[in-house]
Amino acid sequence: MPVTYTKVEKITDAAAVKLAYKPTHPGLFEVAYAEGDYNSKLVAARPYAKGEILCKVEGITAGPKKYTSVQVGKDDHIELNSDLVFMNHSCNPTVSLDTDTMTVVAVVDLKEGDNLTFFYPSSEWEMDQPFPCWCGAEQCVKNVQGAKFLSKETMSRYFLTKHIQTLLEEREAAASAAQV
Ligand SMILES: C[S@@+](CC[C@H](N)C(=O)[O-])C[C@H]1O[C@@H](n2cnc3c(N)ncnc32)[C@H](O)[C@@H]1O
Repeated sequence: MPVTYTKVEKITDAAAVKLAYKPTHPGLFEVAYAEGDYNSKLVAARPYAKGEILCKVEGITAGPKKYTSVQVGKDDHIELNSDLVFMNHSCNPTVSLDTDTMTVVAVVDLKEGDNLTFFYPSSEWEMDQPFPCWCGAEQCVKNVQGAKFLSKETMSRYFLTKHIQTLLEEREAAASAAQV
């Protein structure tokens, strides 16, 4: 599906933004705009079963590491160029963003209106713009900075992209070598 998308940078009038809003994936998910910095979110526009693919990730472009980018390799980052950029992080996520298959997959059963969130360190090694997490999950990591800053035990609870698995393995190997 071709994606037509214009990112709204700062929202000072959510009602006006909603009036002008054209979803990039109508019928699948949509942005719930909220005023203020980074307060908006992406919500399901229909139910999904656990394991179901919400969409293929299309229309991406390569770019520098930014708060909107997604890491797809050790040194490679992309922009999503769609409403998917509004997916927030959660330590108890509802979807995975699989950059190996370029799909968004439900990791729990979802109802219409449910918040679509993924675990940012599943793709990000060292984030450009770390933040204190508001997700409130029981096992919240509190500071979302990237996989580099989390233990392998914490990371083992989540879906991980191949580049993050590799980077974690390299970190463990380096730590073992340093102990010898
Ligand atoms: C790509 S944006 C996601 C959409 C963002 N909520 C917005 O309204 O533009 C990523 C930014 O959203 C915020 N964010 C996402 N998930 C968060 C969370 N669980 N806790 C706190 N801030 C979060 C952070 O500021 C992060 O840098």
